[in-house]
Amino acid sequence: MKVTIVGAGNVGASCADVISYRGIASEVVLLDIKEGYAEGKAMDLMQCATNTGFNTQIIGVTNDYSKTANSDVVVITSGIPRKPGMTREELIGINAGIVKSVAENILKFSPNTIIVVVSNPMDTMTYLTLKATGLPKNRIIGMGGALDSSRFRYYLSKALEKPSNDISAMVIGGHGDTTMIPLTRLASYNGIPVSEFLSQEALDKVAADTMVGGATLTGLLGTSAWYAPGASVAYLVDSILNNQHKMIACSVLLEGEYGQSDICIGVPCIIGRNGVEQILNIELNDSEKEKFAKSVDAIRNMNADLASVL
Ligand SMILES: NC(=O)C1=CN([C@@H]2O[C@H](COP(=O)(O)OP(=O)(O)OC[C@H]3O[C@@H](n4cnc5c(N)ncnc54)[C@H](O)[C@@H]3O)[C@@H](O)[C@H]2O)C=CC1
Ligand SMILES: O=C([O-])CC(=O)C(=O)O
Repeated sequence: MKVTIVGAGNVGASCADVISYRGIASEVVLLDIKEGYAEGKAMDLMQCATNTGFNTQIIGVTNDYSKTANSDVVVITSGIPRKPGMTREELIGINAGIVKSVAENILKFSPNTIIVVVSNPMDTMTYLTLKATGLPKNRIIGMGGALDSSRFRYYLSKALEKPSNDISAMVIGGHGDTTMIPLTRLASYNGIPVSEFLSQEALDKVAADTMVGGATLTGLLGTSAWYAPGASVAYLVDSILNNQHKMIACSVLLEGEYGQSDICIGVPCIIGRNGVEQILNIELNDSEKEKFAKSVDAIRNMNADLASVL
């Protein structure tokens, strides 16, 4: 199985690291526009092989899309990250042009691929990729919910003082500081609702911390995070390539689900070898519905800014 990652920066390289270490794909191509950069990252990663014991072949190329031919999955991590104090939405001006040209180049060599969009603002970049390529909706998947849900579980684990792997929880909605919807009502500690153990005040704090999880890390690191984002992309790619049918919150095109159409936003999906195999149209309560509608409005406003690139 072959995976191409366009953008060999922090997130792209971290994703290649997890994919190879866990043997998710036999071949990984890292492509970057910066001369020699992807080659260097690939060489550094390949020199881990004997000590961590993986067999994946990783190669790096500078803007040579012919080397990406026949990729089963292509991950788009090219573009600029935010700096402290910025929102993801502020990246649209630069990233929209990059994502559109990358998606077009990918398809010249991998017409049957599944595209995982990571670059921010991710929901709008996913919508752009869908519109620019005209690919069927099952083959364009925005990654945000896997990461946001893992942060949600992390903050719940801290509040509960229990391991995050014992916690089940999901974030839907947009991948933005104000558009995420941590589904606190449905979160559980080994099947027991977390509200049995945490006060409403504690749960509200967990939700608030989750929503600004990316901004918190950006403030600490000076640029946005990469380890958990890279691992989250690898988790999604694993479910695609190995047909795992995992339920993962992904940004996908809605056509009537949740009462919405013509928008890509995070909802629970079944992810397998065909990409998005099913969208789970779960029943939200009134408060969640209201948050979802606000999230949709914010993303629609952002999508309207794509007029100049589409
Ligand atoms: N959806 C999500 O959950 C997450 C999204 N992100 C987003 O992912 C993107 C990448 O973040 P980082 O890896 O931290 O940034 P980075 O700056 O470390 O890496 C980006 C790479 O893209 C390359 N690049 C730029 N234009 C290109 C082009 N036209 N073709 C090929 N490569 C190109 C750059 O040379 C650079 O190496 C950002 O937009 C960031 O906001 C980051 C974390 C999580
Ligand atoms: O915070 C950012 O800008 C990067 C990102 O999407 C995340 O880490 O969730």
